[in-house]
Amino acid sequence: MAAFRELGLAPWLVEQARQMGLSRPTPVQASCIPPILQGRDCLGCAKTGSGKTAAFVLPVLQVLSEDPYGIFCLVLTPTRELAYQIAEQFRVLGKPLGLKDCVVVGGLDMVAQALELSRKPHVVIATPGRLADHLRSSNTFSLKKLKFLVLDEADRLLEQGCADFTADLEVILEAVPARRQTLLFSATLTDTLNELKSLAMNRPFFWEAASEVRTVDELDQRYLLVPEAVKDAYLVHLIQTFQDEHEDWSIIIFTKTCKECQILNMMLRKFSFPSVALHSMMKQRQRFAALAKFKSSIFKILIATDVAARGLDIPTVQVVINHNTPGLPKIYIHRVGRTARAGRNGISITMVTQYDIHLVHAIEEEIRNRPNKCNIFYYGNCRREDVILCCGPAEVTTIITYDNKSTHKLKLQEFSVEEKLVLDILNHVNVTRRECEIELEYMDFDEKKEINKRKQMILEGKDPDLEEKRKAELAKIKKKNNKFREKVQQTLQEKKQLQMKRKLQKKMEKMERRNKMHAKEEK
Ligand SMILES: Nc1ncnc2c1ncn2[C@@H]1O[C@H](COP(=O)(O)OP(=O)(O)OP(=O)(O)O)[C@@H](O)[C@H]1O
Repeated sequence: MAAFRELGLAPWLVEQARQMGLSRPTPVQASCIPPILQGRDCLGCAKTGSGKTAAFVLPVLQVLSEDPYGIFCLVLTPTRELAYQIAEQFRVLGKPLGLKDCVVVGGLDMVAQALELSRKPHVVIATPGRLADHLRSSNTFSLKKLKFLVLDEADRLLEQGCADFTADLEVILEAVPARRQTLLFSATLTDTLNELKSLAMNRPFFWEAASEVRTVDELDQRYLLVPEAVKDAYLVHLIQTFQDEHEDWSIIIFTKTCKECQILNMMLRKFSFPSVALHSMMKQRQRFAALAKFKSSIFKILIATDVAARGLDIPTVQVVINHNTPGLPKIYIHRVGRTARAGRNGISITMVTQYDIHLVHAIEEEIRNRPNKCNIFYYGNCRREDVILCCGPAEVTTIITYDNKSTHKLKLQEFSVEEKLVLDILNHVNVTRRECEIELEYMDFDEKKEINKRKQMILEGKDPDLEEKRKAELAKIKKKNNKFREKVQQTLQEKKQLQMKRKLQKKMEKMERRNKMHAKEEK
């Protein structure tokens, strides 16, 4: 692998990288930095924790140092916490330049942000919604001289989902010059390649380090088959075991909803676990405070929704627990990617109930990489044993390095626990959870959520009642489509499910038998 110096980076930047502990470039950095320095657009797809941030921060700083002005670079990212994390990398690596950066995210004072933007910072790091708000409401800053537009977690930014950025992106793309360099990065770019290509038109360079799997080899991926009703007892048992065995380990637990996140946090605290919650129903200052406490290991357990699934880089995280099986394999890839970063080891445990078995199969299917094979040739400074695949339409140079040494297991392995120990705490956990649910009802959590939603809509100039109607209609269509899809999927998965269900049944019978024996013994 070439050294940073050989990639065309200036000595001051190489030294700055070295001081940050980046002594040799990772493959995504070695492959993407030279074409970016040549002035090309770049689409970089590499596994979680492989150093994609520095792959764009370093060349942007190098070009900025040659002709510094503001606003020179705009970085868009889907979450507020990630925006601050990227800003920090720019700040540290760009220190010798006296780099001025500005973070523009929702939930914080808009006036202060407008003032900062008017002072022409070199780099703006923003979430699309808040930046679009600024562009719509003020003319005190301009993005017209922008040299670099970076979309980190680019596929998420273009995705249409519950947080849909497309309208805001349209506003932003109108405000940036057509003559610019566009850099797009993510661990899961390939599915949205066509949409992304329309953003990057300047001799785009697409790089994907494909191996047999989309997750890192250092990650031990497990699943835990649990009946829905006893899920929390398993969770408490798992955490207790990890804490007893590894005092210094940090754990992230992903949940499906904000409410579940809140309840689990309350519950774990009642069991005296050092946990904090992170979800979008919290005030921004609370969110930052929670993350800071977790990062500094004051609290060893972070319970979060998917707001923390992408990009967050916390080296101490050894364990990721999926309290629910993610509905989308892509989300699974990002969630479990919060551990086993930069060559470290980590373990992920996904809780699978009787209703989620088909999702596990979908995940296993998705984490297998299927490079689009065309012609094969050897390229530049790659080792002979690496096979390089070149494919895609003529205007895009697509280079995929295929790591043929990977011996990764493609299937998730079962995680075994001592069920008797789970049984011992089952009642206590369930009662505690119920207590927390009642406490939360008194806190009007659902009502607050509804009010917040309506407030947000009014701020966005939408009529909440009309929106509700539209959503209901959309949900109806979605339900119909889903039903059809489910039917097809069900037929395909029936055989596999039957096997798993038998296993589950045996497990439950075993638990029941033990339960009875337990009761007898107690008598
Ligand atoms: N060349 C390098 N040598 C050693 N460590 C590195 C190098 N480049 C980056 N790192 C470290 O690797 C970690 C992960 O980097 P980064 O957050 O950029 O990953 P990523 O690819 O963006 O992951 P994700 O897809 O989860 O966002 C960081 O702690 C970073 O400091």
